[in-house]
Amino acid sequence: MSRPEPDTGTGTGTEVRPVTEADIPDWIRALNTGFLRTPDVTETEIADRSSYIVPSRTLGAFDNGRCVATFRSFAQEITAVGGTPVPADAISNVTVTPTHRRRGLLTRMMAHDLTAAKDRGDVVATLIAAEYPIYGRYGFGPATWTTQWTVDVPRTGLDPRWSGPEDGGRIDLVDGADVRKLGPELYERVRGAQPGAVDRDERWWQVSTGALRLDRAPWTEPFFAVYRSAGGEVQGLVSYQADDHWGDGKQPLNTASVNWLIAATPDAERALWRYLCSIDWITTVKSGWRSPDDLLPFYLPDPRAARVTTQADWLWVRILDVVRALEARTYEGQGALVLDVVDGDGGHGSQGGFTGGRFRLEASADGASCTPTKATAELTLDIADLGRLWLGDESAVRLAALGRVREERGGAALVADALLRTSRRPWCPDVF
Ligand SMILES: CC(=O)SCCNC(=O)CCNC(=O)[C@H](O)C(C)(C)COP(=O)(O)OP(=O)(O)OC[C@H]1O[C@@H](n2cnc3c(N)ncnc32)[C@H](O)[C@@H]1OP(=O)(O)O
Repeated sequence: MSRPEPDTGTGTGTEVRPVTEADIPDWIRALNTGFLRTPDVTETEIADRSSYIVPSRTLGAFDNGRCVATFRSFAQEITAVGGTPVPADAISNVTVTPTHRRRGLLTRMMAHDLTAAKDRGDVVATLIAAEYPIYGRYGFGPATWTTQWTVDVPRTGLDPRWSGPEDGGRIDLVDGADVRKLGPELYERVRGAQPGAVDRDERWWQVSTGALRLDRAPWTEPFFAVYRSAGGEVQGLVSYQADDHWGDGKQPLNTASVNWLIAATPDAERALWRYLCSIDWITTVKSGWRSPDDLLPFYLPDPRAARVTTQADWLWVRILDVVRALEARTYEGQGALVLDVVDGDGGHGSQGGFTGGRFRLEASADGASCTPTKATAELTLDIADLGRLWLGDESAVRLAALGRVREERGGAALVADALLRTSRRPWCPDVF
């Protein structure tokens, strides 16, 4: 994406601009319309959204005064490889009303927002894409993936006599108020160790525990269970619901569905999955959105009892500052590589465009430097593909096989993988 001109809205008759407070009800109506929800706007929804949206970062497109497109961004921290939190421009609530689609409104809102994010000094932009084909054109690449498993509990081979963690830890059921007390501190530890995780505000905990109830998402009180280590430290939390389903032969066939599960240690993770698979009447456990390299299947004597039911891209990353992005993360390997990063400038990679250019990355376990260079490029790639590689999940060798990155020197993709890939996969536990 080349650096856009200020958005005057000329030529389309539709103005793209930040909302004012007075626009909020109409903006919500457009948002609900775009997401195919009832376009009704309630007073509670206006009060709730007004409490957290930042008008200067909330865009609308207005046609004769009526809002026909929505776009919102907010300040976020994303954990880079190695644990450093990096300032991100998190994008959400993107809609264009069906009567105004494919006229470039998303493109105009995106240009407005990414320019502001870059000027502000955000290192990356992030989003969870509703559909895969939308965001690549704006320099985003799928940087983390997610998997959902369905566990057939009777097939797991787990001993049905299990009555609690064997490691000296314990599991207790707690209520939403306890989760609001224990969860934030636990999550801070978890996200610091999880590349791709993003920060959660107080509202996240309120919505996830029913303290704040939204018109658009009817609340059913879930179960909450906490795992404490032998030393009494809170190391894991899970929120789950159960249905009530019985078979013809009077057998219980209930399903436990995990809303979310966080664990700071493998012991906590193992104990919580084991707990879920040992609840009487539960014959199926649905894992919810997990990291693709979650250990869940391997906590079961028969890992095939955990069937993958979803595997999909999750968090997309758009790099806004190549130097800071590459210097913010750590590297397991050691080496150097000259990258030509192409960013919407007609293919003249080293000329830069929005945020591209030619950079020499030098990395080792002691730290990394990334500096603009005129040296001969070894690997040419689009900014979207650098976004795919940044959190360590993707392979440059795979991208070269797909024709997405070009080796200017034989073996450069292998060097990139040795530097950038990580032993555990990144994951973003949240939807935003
Ligand atoms: C982070 C989030 O909020 S994800 C939620 C995204 N929102 C949705 O999915 C809600 C339903 N969809 C929509 O509201 C709209 O279709 C949007 C927002 C996805 C796209 O808005 P538009 O204003 O139509 O996009 P715009 O006209 O700027 O399109 C730019 C280009 O992207 C392409 N494009 C846009 N949406 C899609 C799509 N869903 N699938 C494939 N291509 C798409 C267009 O064809 C166009 O291509 P071109 O430049 O080659 O002609």
